Amino acid sequence: MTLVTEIRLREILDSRGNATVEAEITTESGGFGRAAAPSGASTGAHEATSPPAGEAIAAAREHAVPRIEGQVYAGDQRSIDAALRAADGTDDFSTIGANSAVSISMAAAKAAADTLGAPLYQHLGGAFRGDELPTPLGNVIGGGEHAADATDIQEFLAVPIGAPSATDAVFANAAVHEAVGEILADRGVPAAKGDEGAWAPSIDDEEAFEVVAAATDRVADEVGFAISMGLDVAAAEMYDADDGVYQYSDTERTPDEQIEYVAELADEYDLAYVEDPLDEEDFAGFAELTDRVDETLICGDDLFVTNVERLERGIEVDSASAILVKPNQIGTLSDAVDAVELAVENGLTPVISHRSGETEDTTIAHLAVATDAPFIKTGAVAGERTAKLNELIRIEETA
Ligand SMILES: O=C(O)[C@@H](CO)OP(=O)(O)O
Ligand SMILES: [Mg+2]
Repeated sequence: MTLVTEIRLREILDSRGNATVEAEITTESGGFGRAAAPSGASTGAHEATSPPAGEAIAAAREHAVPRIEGQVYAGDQRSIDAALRAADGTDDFSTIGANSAVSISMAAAKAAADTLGAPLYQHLGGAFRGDELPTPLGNVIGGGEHAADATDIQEFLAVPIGAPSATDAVFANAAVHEAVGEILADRGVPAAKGDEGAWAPSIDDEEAFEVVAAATDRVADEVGFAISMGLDVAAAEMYDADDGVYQYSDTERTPDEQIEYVAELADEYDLAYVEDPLDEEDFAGFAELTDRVDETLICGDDLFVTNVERLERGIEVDSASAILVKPNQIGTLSDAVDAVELAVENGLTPVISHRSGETEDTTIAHLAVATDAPFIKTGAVAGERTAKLNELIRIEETA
C-alpha cells in the first residue's frame, strides 16, 4: 500500500533566497508527501555534508531514486532511510547530500502518513506517545552568523516555561518579540531583523540582556505565567583555535573564563537554557559548565550534530543536559529519532530545531510532538518560522 512509486526532486527557494532541495513522493495507493531541506549558517564542523542543491539532486537521482522507486515502502521509515544510506555509501552523505537525503526521508514519512490517513505526528509517534506538547524557544534578538553588526551571542531566546499550553507559549514568544521591538525603539536603537526573524540591533550583549529581560518580565506580567530567558551562544563561531580564546567584539576569553562568564550569566539572568556555550570540540569544558549550573539546561548543538556517536562521547563524560536535534545535520529521520532516544535513555532533554535557512516545511513540528520532546526551537516570527508554530497550534487542537 505504501510502496513508493515515484520520487520527484526539484530546487526551490529557502528563506535566505538560496536554492534548496524539495522532494515529492507518491505511493502505490496514491498517498503524497512533500518536504524540503533547511540549511544552516553556523554549521557544525561534524555535520553531514550538503552540497549545492543542483548537485545533490543530480546525485540523488542517479544513486538513490532507482533504489527506492518500486522497491521500498514509505511506511517503513527505517527501510527508506537504510536505502538512502546504502545508496550514498559514505558516513556523512557526501555522495547524495544530506539535503537530498533529509528531504526524501521526510517526504516518505509524509507520503506514508497520507496513505494511512493519519497526521504525521501520529504516524511517527504511534498510538502510545505522550500527550505533552513541546514548549517553543523563541529567538527575539540575534547576531553572530545570523546578522552582521549585531550581538556576539547568536540567539537570545524567550523560554515560556510557565505556559499552560503550546499555543499560549507561541503567542507569548511573539509578544516578547514585539516588546523587544518597542523597548529598542524607546531606547532609540534602530533594528532590522536577522536570518530567523529575530531583532538584530547594533548593541552589545550586555544591553541585549537588559532589553530581553525587560521584555520577558513585561509579557510575563501580562500573560500571567513565567517566561525565562535562554541563549544560543554558538561559541564555536567565536572560538579561535590557534590562540585558544573566544573572540568577542570588545574582549577575548580563555576557555576557563568562558565557563565562568556563562555560569555567571546563568545565575544573574536565571537562564533556563544555554546552547553551545563552548567550542564544538570541548566535551570536557561542557562537562565542567554542566556541573557548575543547577537550573540551566546546557545543550549541545554543534557539539553533538544529532550524531549518536558524538552523543555517546558526551554521555560518557556528562557534557550536557540537553541535545539539539536537527534532522538535516545527520540526514535522515531515523538517525534523528535514534539521537532523541539515546538522549532520553540517558537523561538528556531533546530539543527539536529548525535551521537559520528554512522553508515552509512543517515536519519538525510533527517530529517534536511524535518524540515527546519537551522543547522545539523554531523562531518566534517570520513566515517560515510561523509555518511550524502555527502547525503546532493546529496539532494541539487535535492531538
Ligand atoms: O545554531 C543554531 O542552532 C541554528 C538554528 O538556530 O542556526 P544554524 O541553522 O545557522 O546552524
Ligand atoms: Mg545552535
